[in-house]
Amino acid sequence: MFRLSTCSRGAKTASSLFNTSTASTSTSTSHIHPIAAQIRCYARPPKPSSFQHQQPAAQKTTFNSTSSTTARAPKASTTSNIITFLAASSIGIGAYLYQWNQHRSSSGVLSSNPFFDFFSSSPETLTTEKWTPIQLTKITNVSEHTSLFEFRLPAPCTIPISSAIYVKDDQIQAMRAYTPVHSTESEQGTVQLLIKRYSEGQVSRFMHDAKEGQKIEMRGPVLIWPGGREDLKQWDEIGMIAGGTGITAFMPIIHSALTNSDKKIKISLLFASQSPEELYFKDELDYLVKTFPDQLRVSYTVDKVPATAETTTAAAPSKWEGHVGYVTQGMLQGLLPPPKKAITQGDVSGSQDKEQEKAGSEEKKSIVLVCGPESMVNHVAGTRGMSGQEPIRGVLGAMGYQRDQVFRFPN
Ligand SMILES: Cc1cc2nc3c(=O)[nH]c(=O)nc-3n(C[C@H](O)[C@H](O)[C@H](O)COP(=O)(O)OP(=O)(O)OC[C@H]3O[C@@H](n4cnc5c(N)ncnc54)[C@H](O)[C@@H]3O)c2cc1C
Repeated sequence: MFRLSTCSRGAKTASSLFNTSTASTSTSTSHIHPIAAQIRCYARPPKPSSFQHQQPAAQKTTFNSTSSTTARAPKASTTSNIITFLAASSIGIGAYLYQWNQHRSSSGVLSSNPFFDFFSSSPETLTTEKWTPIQLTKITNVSEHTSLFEFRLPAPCTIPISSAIYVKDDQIQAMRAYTPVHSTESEQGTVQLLIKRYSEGQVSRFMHDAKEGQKIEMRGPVLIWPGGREDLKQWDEIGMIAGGTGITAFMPIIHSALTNSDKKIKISLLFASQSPEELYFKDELDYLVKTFPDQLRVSYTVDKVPATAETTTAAAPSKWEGHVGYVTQGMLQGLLPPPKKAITQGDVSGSQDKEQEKAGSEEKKSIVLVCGPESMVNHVAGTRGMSGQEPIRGVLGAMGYQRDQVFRFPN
């Protein structure tokens, strides 16, 4: 299992985290902020023996009450009392301000006072081990309900493809996973999350109410499709069915596959969304199709085309030419890598052409990835269940795809 303690090394697998949506409130005790460590150190009383060692022989004093010559403790001077008092007060005030500032940061209020920033300027970065407040720097509206949220990482780090980052609404202790957009294996100083707002949604509403400059508690990255990371080039063909914001999981895979210098991996994508406006990254996908015509094929479907989109919209500047309606076999046939069933249990009469096709196809290693809202994934491939191992049903099941040829992303 690929594991990670900080984001620069990799990602934890998501299995243990996907089964719950309520954030743990506990924080790691292994991490002690330098200020806290200092306080703990000062609070510890010095050992008598070491204290004695530090005294010059002439002024040596012991606190051993059994000694007849040094039965009295030395009288502290007024000056040293004042110094001790001032030192203790400073430490106490410092500890209080640090705690207070931590509370301000975690509740999303950004400090504008450099004094407080000093206390919060820890070098921590995104990690799976604990929640870290990450600064939200930019919000860009992408559609009526969806925005792109950009965060500045405290330190540059690498976010593997096919990974997710958890975001926590600190007020209600609820967390949700989001897939970073355009994550590549190279180090980055920012993370972008494309988040759709649901009117009853807890965390998506929290994010859409957030303001630029605010700090948001984040944790991750966790790996969601292990097959996509270091060994992406094990695949000859990758078929994809994305629903709405599910496209975020595929963009990094598409980029990595197309720029893989070792092998020309073929990608086919059916992107389903409610409206042309919600076909995120459509311009970029269309550009990539033109740039890599031998490798990438993309097809679109929308639930319905609004009357205005029959002429022009920002997302569909010309008349809509894609599919309309939920995903069907017709939309997928000829686009995705074929199911194994069609190859191994195919026509027994077996013409020479079919045999050749069979042999050629068997050599190719392919996978079909499905990512989107739960209802869409269920319709396309059947419920993934807690284990993600439920048999393939839905449209892909009817076409003959088996479990080892389909991966349903958690949603
Ligand atoms: C690995 C992974 C990656 C994800 N990546 C993204 C991403 O990049 N962008 C993104 O926007 N979301 C993504 N999600 C979904 C996200 O985690 C949340 O489920 C989503 O934001 C809704 O959370 P919420 O707290 O707002 O709604 P909740 O409070 O959990 O749900 C409240 C209501 O909102 C509605 N609702 C919630 N989710 C959906 C949905 N997906 N489709 C339709 N209705 C819904 C339902 O009516 C539900 O009853 C991802 C999920 C996973 C597991």
